[in-house]
Amino acid sequence: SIGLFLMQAADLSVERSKRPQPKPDPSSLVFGKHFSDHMLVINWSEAEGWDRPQIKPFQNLSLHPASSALHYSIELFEGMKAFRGADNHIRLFRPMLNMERMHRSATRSSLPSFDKSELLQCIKKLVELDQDWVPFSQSASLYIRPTFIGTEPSLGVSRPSKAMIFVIVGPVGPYFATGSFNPVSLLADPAFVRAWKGGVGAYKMGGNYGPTIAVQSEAVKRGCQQVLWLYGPEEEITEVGTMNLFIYWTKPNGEKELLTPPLEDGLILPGVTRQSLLDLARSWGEFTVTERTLGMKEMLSALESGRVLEVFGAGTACVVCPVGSLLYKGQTFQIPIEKNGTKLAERFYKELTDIQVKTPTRVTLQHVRLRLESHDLESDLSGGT
Ligand SMILES: Cc1ncc(COP(=O)(O)O)c(C=O)c1O
Repeated sequence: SIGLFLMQAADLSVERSKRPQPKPDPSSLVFGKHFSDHMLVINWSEAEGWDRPQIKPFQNLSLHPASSALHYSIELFEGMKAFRGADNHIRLFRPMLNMERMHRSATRSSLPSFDKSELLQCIKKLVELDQDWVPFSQSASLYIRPTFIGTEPSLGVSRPSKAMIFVIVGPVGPYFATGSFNPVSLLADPAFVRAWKGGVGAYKMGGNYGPTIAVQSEAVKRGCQQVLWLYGPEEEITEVGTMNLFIYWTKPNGEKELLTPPLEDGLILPGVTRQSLLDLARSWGEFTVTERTLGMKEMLSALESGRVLEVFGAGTACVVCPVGSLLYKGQTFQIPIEKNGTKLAERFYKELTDIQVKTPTRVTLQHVRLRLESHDLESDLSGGT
């Protein structure tokens, strides 16, 4: 691709906002409603390659009405957070995993390739510029929403010759405002399908999310909080809303096991939190850790024989979120939280949030690895690495 420009963070231009906005009260944050003063925009065209990255005042986009993002859903996004640590350093948690997932989504969306570490450098500059928007709190954080859209100005269903990456950021509060874990109830109805083999469930495309909202409303109508997506004739358990699912149970042979659905089938989003919990649990070596398919039948029989200890979701928004019950074919199945508590979920929550915001006192090898994969803004930016 001689003559095409590559994405380079060193070319970044910054236009500062003349009207910085007041920051919202950290105790009244509503997810996704607050945005910082600036945004990152990087345009691409087939003819020229990547334009210079620009940080500019937060503003509306101007798009050709035929833009392929608007017609054919050529759109993908990421979700990650910047945390202000107890030491007042700002850190991103394992952000290269998000860049890698974004790159895979781009390939599947027929959007152009980009340099993952250059994009991350640009995102870090944006967070650095808007660093006062990272809440001065160890429970709130700055949510980062990288977005990639096709801006092809024609209606042909074809690979876009123009595209745009933009990144907006804004403060978000803790998922559990009360500080205690509130278990959620899930609707498990095989009539609804989120993704299928050969489809795009493993990619973070907007088109995977819009169609789930009506199903979510149906779950609420039936007295549940979220949807547990099932797949195929075996009613395989896949994932929940925007969380991967974990089951901690005793196997029929008496062994304790942490189980989560596998990535191979391409049905679920490969969560950064999912990977981090698997990494932590494997480093502890206290119980079997398994990635495999689990059908509803096996799940219900384990529930009925009292072998299920805990069920929880895992994702950037909540870290971990205990599941209290499943509504399946008109019958409610309780997860025995009363009896077992949410011990493993709480332990994961503490370990992960400690890595994100605390200066660790007890440092394990796994701790060091996850921490190294986190990016400390000050050392990264002023150190010039
Ligand atoms: C469908 C889906 N599954 C799982 C997750 C959890 O992924 P992560 O841990 O990277 O936030 C998300 C959230 O991003 C999601 O949208």
